[in-house]
Amino acid sequence: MRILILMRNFVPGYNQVVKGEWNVAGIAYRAYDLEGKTIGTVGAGRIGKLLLQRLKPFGCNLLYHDRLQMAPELEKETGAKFVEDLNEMLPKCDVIVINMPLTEKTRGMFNKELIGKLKKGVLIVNNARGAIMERQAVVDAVESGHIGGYSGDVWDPQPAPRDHPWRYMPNQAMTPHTSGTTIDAQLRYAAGTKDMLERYFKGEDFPTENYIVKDGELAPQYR
Ligand SMILES: NC(=O)C1=CN([C@@H]2O[C@H](COP(=O)(O)OP(=O)(O)OC[C@H]3O[C@@H](n4cnc5c(N)ncnc54)[C@H](O)[C@@H]3O)[C@@H](O)[C@H]2O)C=CC1
Repeated sequence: MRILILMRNFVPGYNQVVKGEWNVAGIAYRAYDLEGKTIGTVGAGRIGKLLLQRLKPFGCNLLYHDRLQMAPELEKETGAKFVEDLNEMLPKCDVIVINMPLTEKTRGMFNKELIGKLKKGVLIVNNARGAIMERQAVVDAVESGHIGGYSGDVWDPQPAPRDHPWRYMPNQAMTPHTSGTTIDAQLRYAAGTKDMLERYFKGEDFPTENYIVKDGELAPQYR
């Protein structure tokens, strides 16, 4: 949704309608097709893999970077190519989607220097964690046009104060951490919590991916 909203310049079009305006050229001059664009996901765990599967029918060039390569069947199904070196992948992308956790390694990863190496006009989607981005570096790059659009759900800190600069920067499509909170998702996490409590009282282990800390150690995906 966020990729499409940025690529098609949806938000200003919506705002025109609400304000009683009608100016097609004012939207079209920065609206593009998704087809044929290079999209890279940083992190291809549960969400990253689903994203690649959903993007397949749009006819994009799909890249992914993770600490681990996906199963060959999934690479074949999605057509996504693994890029081991993040610095090699990022400058090729028209759209970058961040799907990795906030860890000591990823905190502030998208700083001024790294953003400076991205394609001019790159679109960035970040539903993962706000602190993966350097706040002011994002503002400066969006204001200069180096980042063509930024859509995220997550902030640093949260709740974002009224004067958080991401509220006021141009070409943003931000939301207040709502991505994981649909009614359907709430039913899923209620069921998951019940399942984990039942396992706990029976003395059973949880599914591996549900651990954040086990025996005092951070789960591998958070290291
Ligand atoms: N906005 C929202 O409501 C939600 C946000 N999230 C965020 O999305 C993130 C991803 O979620 P899932 O896909 O479920 O997590 P996941 O744990 O299934 O996948 C994370 C992937 O990131 C990779 N990774 C970890 N450190 C990395 C690094 N330094 N460089 C490259 N890859 C790295 C891991 O190897 C793993 O494949 C979560 O950590 C969470 O922060 C998740 C759900 C809802």
